[in-house]
Amino acid sequence: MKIERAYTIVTAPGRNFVTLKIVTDEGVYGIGDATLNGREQAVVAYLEEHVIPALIGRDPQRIEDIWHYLYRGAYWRRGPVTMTAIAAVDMALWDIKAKVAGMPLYQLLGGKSRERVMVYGHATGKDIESCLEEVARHVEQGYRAVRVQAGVPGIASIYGVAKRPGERYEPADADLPAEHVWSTAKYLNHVPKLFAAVRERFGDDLHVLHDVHHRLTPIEAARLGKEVEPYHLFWLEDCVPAENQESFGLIRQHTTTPLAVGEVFNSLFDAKALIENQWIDYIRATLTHAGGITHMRRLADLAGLYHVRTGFHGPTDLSPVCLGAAIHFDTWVPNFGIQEYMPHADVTNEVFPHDYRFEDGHFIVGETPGHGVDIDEDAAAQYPYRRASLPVNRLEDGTLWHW
Ligand SMILES: O=C(O)C(=O)C[C@H](O)[C@H](O)CO
Ligand SMILES: [Mg+2]
Repeated sequence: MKIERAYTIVTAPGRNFVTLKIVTDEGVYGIGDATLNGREQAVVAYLEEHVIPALIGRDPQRIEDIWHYLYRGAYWRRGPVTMTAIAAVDMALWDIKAKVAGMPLYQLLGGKSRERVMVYGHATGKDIESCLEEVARHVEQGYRAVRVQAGVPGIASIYGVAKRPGERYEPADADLPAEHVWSTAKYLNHVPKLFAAVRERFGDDLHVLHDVHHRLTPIEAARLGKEVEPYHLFWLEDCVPAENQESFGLIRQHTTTPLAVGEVFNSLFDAKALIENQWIDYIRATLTHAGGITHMRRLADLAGLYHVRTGFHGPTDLSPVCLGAAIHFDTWVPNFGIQEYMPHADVTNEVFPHDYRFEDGHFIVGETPGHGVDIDEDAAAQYPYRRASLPVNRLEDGTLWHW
């Protein structure tokens, strides 16, 4: 079997997505997600110019060899653009291998470790009261775990909070980056009140999560972790930027609130010290940005040795192709923690038909050979790409801050 053709499909049903399709001389094809939010065309250029020409004629069954060819062969290892391109190839090749084997992907990985995959949904509101209403709506829909993000008095626009009630939150909402204003003091004073209200209304059983989105310093994160300890969060996510992995060592000394990090990671080496020192509890890297199934399998195995569980990133800016492959991975991986789930728009789901289904707060994996997600190329062609950028943050005095 040989790779005969490969090409990228850029489409914007609701938002931008990049898909790689690899076609073999035997007619079997596989698809992989190559979406890097706000930098989509960089990955397209990388694939078209440097990866696709080198794939033609290769045996698609040699996934491991192709992974190392692309990783070592680039010389410039790692980085989000390179690793997203490699991930798309890897996901498409696993799709092909599973189709050839006539098996759903999870079977090829080693079979089911669980019957269903627990997810967390997103509840957002401009204030505590409207946020609690959204939590209630999720509970009614069967969610066992909910991420809770509310507006903060005195901060006009904040990460994770939709513009209008019930609306989908989309941060990449402008041609060029929108500028937001951030106040750590106002945020830190408000968040413990939010979780006190959540526990007061919903009791102890609901799993609650929170995403700080990289905004604090280690000692501020330590304070927040301590102050929310009575509310038993499932996790506190991305409480500091993680380029400096040792920051988590400091936070860890101060709080028993579980810590999650990794959605911007693209390599096992971004997380190595975090895992080996047991500074974190959940690793959030995901297939599309961290080298695909081949690399994430290594990362998950390393994490398992240190009691760290998976909590894959699953925002709407990863396509249903990534989500579908992630559900197979989650169904298999022994040290599974939870899967993030932001439902895609109906138009997105029409372009990407899939066999996974959401039921009672969980995903149920499909049984179609492969990863179970396809792309309708005619439908995709109706939604042309439009540049969309993520925002930037400034402190109240104008200093550029982390978004
Ligand atoms: O889903 C999350 O936890 C996020 O933090 C979402 C990110 O802001 C988003 O993927 C950026 O593109
Ligand atoms: Mg996040």
